[in-house]
Formats: sequence, C-alpha cells, structure tokens
Amino acid sequence: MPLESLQIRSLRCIKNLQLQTHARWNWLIGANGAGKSTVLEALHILGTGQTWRHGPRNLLRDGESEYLLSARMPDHFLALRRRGEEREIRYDGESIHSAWELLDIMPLQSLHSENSHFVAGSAEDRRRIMDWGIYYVDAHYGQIFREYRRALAQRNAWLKQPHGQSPWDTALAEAGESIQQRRQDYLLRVEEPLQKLWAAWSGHADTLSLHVQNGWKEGLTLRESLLRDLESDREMGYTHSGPHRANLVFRIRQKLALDILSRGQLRVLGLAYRIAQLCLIQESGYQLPVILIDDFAAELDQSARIWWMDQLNRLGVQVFAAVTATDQIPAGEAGKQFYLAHGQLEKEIDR
Ligand SMILES: Nc1ncnc2c1ncn2[C@@H]1O[C@H](COP(=O)(O)OP(=O)(O)OP(=O)(O)O)[C@@H](O)[C@H]1O
Repeated sequence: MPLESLQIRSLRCIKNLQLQTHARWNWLIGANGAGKSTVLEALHILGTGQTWRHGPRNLLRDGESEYLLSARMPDHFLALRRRGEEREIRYDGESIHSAWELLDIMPLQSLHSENSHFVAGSAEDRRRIMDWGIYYVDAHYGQIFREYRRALAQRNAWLKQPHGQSPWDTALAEAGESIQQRRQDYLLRVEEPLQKLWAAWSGHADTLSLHVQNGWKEGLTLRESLLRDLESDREMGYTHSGPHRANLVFRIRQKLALDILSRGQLRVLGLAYRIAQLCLIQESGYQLPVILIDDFAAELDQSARIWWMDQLNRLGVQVFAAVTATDQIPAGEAGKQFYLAHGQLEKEIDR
C-alpha cells in the first residue's frame, strides 16, 4: 500500500516537514546533514516502532519535548508520537499496543548504513532480514518466532537459579527446531529467483547456494545442545545455542561469496537476495513493502544502479531513496524529487 503523504515533526534536524509522496520513486536529494536519513528514519520508526540506529538515539529535535510522525495511505492513517519513554501509536484512530501489528499495517524494507552490507555485514542483520521475508510467506512463522523469543527470555531469566533443570527447554527446543526447518525450506525457495537474478547480472550461471548454520552444535538436537551448555549458559547468564545465533551463508561455486567477490559485487549480491525475497512476497499475493534506501549510489557503478532500479520497477514498489546529487539518479522513471536543506523542503520536482 503506497503512502500518499508523510508528516514529520521535531525529529532530529526536522522541525516540521510534509511530503506529498509519489506512488513509485521518491528521491531525497541534499548535501550531507540535509535531513535525508532523518526522513527515512521517520518512515522506519513508523513501520517498525523502532529506530534503525544501534548507536546514539538522540532522535528528538533539540529543545522539543516530543516527536510526531504520521503517514496517510489510501483510506488509512498511521500516527506515532514519542515523549520520553512513552510511545503512542494510532492506526485509523485506534491504539496499537504491539509493534508486531505494524508489520502488517506498513510493511517496509530498509537498506541503511547499519545493514546495507548485507552479505559482508553482521549475522544478526542477515538473520533479521531473512526472518522478515519468511514472516510474509509463512503464515505460522510470526507466532512460532514470538513463542521462541518468549521461551528464550524466560530461560535466560531462569539461568540465575544455581541448580536444577530448565523448565523452558522443551518449549524452546520445539520452537527453535521449527524455526530452523522453516528457514531451510524458505531458503530453498529463495535460491531459485536469486540464482536467476545473479546469473542475469553477473553474466554467468555460477552455482550460487544459500545455507543457514543453525546456531547450535552440528549433529546434536537443540534440546541436547541446551542440556550440554547448561553450566556455561549459567556462568555467562544467557543461552548460547539456538536459532537466535544462526547465520545465513552465501556460497558461489562451493566457496564463501565473502572470499571471492569484490565489495561492490557483494553489495549487488545482497541486493539480489532482497529482490528475490520481494519476488516471493509478490508470488504469495501479500502486499509489497515500501522500500527505504539510504545512500542509493553507495559502492554501485552506473550499470548496477540501473539494474537495481529496473528490478524495483519490475516489482512496482514504492521507493524512498537518498542521494547527495541528481547525477546519481538513473534517468527515466516517473517519480518525485524532494530537495532538502537544513531539514526543510527547498524544492520539489514531479516527473
Ligand atoms: N537532536 C537533534 N536536534 C537537532 N538536529 C539534529 C539532532 N540530531 C542530529 N541533528 C542534525 O541532523 C542532521 C542529520 O541529518 P541526516 O542524518 O538526516 O543527514 P543526511 O542528509 O542523511 O546526511 P548524509 O548525506 O551525511 O547521510 C545533522 O546536521 C545533525 O547535526
């Protein structure tokens, strides 16, 4: 569901900004510090309830006491207000109590400084993006994932007890094994569109494969691993084994993609993986997410930019993409260009 407009009040450098958005391409153009990432971050907070930054969270504009974000979609209105630790989210006037609901209200996929180096980035980011994709094509995944998270939190709290067997291992192992199986099934499905995309971009039909290392010792069940690790888990105060420690690995011709591709090629491979996930969401008939791209041009040559833009055009998604100059935008597609400076809209061009 494309956004029709976005309003941001008191977020970082933005005092008050309103954008009438385009159903396809929305280019945010401006010098360093102009406020482009702040717009993307506002969308990310609206769609997930959280910031994408792992670092400082000084999101509130200096001197203000609360920030307010809202987006209009066809027939719907989503708003989020944050004051200190208090957060209020409303959808068509009704309160939203769990950020999980936002996954269905405003699906979005973000590519930002923290996660854009997907293949060469952190295992946590790869897991998060893989799980995000599974959520939209496997109707039971969200529920199992939440059960796992709950059992994990309870086991971690229980580890403070000095003796005894964990009462949470059965629930944790059942949900954990199911997550691992579903991830494997999903990656088999992603491989097909991914191989096609990669072959078309790289020009040769490399054998590309995806593997998920399960996050516990090979050859053991998760339950066996939990029993085996109990003493060290107690010492460390957290659970070592489980799908929360899994890793998604890319191989080309049986070798680790990380070892044989250049940085730019790795970035394209990560983008191709995300496009393949979108293809599966489209096949499942679920609404496609809004795509947020911080620094669209980073590490990509002109042909890779055009390839990426073509893929997103083929899917027909709504995109918000930041660039520092207009020459980084491949020519030709309909969309709006928003020129930002000091957190304000200076000019808007509709093509
Ligand atoms: N709490 C705050 N109050 C006011 N201004 C802030 C606050 N936090 C950050 N800023 C300012 O907001 C600006 C950051 O904007 P943003 O990160 O959106 O820029 P950008 O256009 O994405 O830049 P770049 O191209 O460098 O990534 C900086 O100028 C920063 O000093």
